[in-house]
Order: sequence, then C-alpha cells, then structure tokens
Amino acid sequence: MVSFRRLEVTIVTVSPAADESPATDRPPLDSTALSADGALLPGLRVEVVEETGSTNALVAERARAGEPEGLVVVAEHQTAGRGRLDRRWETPPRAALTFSVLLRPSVAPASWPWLPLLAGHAVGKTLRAVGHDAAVKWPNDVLIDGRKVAGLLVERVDSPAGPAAVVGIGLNVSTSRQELPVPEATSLALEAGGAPDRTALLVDLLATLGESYAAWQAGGAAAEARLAESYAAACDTVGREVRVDLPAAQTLHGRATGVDSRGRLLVEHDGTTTAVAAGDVVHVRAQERPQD
Ligand SMILES: O=C(O)CCCC[C@@H]1SC[C@@H]2NC(=O)N[C@@H]21
Repeated sequence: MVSFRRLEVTIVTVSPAADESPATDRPPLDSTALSADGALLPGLRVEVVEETGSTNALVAERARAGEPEGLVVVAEHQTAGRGRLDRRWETPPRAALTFSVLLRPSVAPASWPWLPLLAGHAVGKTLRAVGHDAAVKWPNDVLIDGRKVAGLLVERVDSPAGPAAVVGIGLNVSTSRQELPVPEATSLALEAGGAPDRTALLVDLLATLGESYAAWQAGGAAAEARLAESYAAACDTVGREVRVDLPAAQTLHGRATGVDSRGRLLVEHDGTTTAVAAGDVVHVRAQERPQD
C-alpha cells in the first residue's frame, strides 16, 4: 500500500495575472526535487517528462508491463491529453499540472468507483488548504466559483500483475482566459491573480491523495461511509437541479440530494430517488428546467 507523509508546503505567487496575454515565463517543475528517491514523497516514484501524448497512456503501458503501484508520471506538456467521454484535454506547456498515478488497490473491485471521487476530493481539499474556494462536481471535476479548474480521468488496466488503476489529474495553473477551451473553465492564476509554484503544489496534492487513499484502503465500509459524507459536504452538485446524461443515451432530470456509500449520486424526481453510478452531470439553472 502506498503511504506517504503529509508535507507542509508554502505556495508562493510567481507569475503575472493570467487574464492578460498568455504567460511566457512559466517556470519548469523542479524534477530533481520531485524525483529524489521518494525523499519528498515516500512511497512514490515521480518521473517528470518534458512531453508525451498522454500521461494516462504512458502509465497504463507501464502498468501492463508489471510496474508496482506508486509510479507518478508528470508531463510538462501533453500532445494528446485525454478527457472523459473521449474528449481531449489540452493545456499549453507548463501551464498546468498534468500527471497520472499508478495504483493497485487491494480493496474489492466493487469499491473502485470511489477512486475518481476520492482523488477529486483530495484535489479540492488541497486547493482549499491554500485559500481557494474549491468544490467537487460529481463525479470527476473540481470547480472554483462554479468554473472547472481540474478534471480527473481514472482508467482500469488489466495486467498479468493484476488489475491497476491509472488516476489522471489535469489542473489548470497559469492558463490564461484565452488559452482555456471553454468560458466555463478557469485556472488558479485567474482565480488568485497569480500562479502558485507547481512543484510545491504537486507535492501537496500527492501527499493529500496518499493520505486519502491509505485511509480508504484501510478503513473498509466505515471509511466509505465517512468518505460519502465528507464528499457530499464538499460537492457543488448536491442540492442542485441537475441533468444527468446517462451512458445508454438516456437523460435524467431531478434534484441531487446526496452521495451513497458506493459513491453514486442520488437524484430525486417526483418522489423517486435514482442512484446514478455513471453519467455526465450538468448543473441546471432554474430557467433551463424542462417543463413537466
Ligand atoms: O475532465 C476530464 O474530462 C478529465 C481530464 C483528465 C486530464 C488528465 S491530464 C493527466 C492525465 N492524462 C490524460 O491524458 N488525461 C489525464
């Protein structure tokens, strides 16, 4: 099991406001500090690559070849970054934190759907710890003030060494308004008037993720019940009118009322509650609600 200690990291502002033209002075990650044999992050092996197609693809390949859990690959630039539902995830070089973590959870596969929620929750906690008003959007996004700042893509990989999960995280750090793909997205720099140091932020993110992962693996059903409560409290989706596009081209409209002990979103409509295991959620404004 991966276990790595909590680190106190000071996040310093180093870049100009991202609202202006794209920053040209984006400092590289400190790969020496990150890769120093787990010195900063015991239990993890961090590799920084200048450019790759997708860190999820790269880590999945390593998982198939038998790599043990704890590998983290961070890319300064992805040329074919993958998002959920076959979407693309594009960020300019050094403007984001784009990385993937290889895990081999010992818990039953039925519990694995917790992984994206657990990881998104860890990103939200880390951002709140450095002063951002971050919330999670079920199941895979992290928002600041209703705008998406981070997305997660968790993929299962089968290998002779057993099943693995690749947890991919993309967090917009110094991305300017004009570099963002949609107006509903944001970056830390846009929210705070300057970008944090990405190395320190990555260390903090990985430490928080490691803590949550260890507690989940060790805690069984009680830990999942606690996680459901804590996730729901940090979830911007809960309490909202939502439209959920379900995998079988069906759509569900209703009010999100909570998250159950399996991580499913509970959606209430006409007195009936549906537990949603997978779907694309839209937070619906009142005027967009369908006529009953
Ligand atoms: O919001 C989404 O749809 C998920 C985006 C996930 C992007 C990250 S960036 C690091 C990792 N590598 C990928 O190709 N995708 C994930």
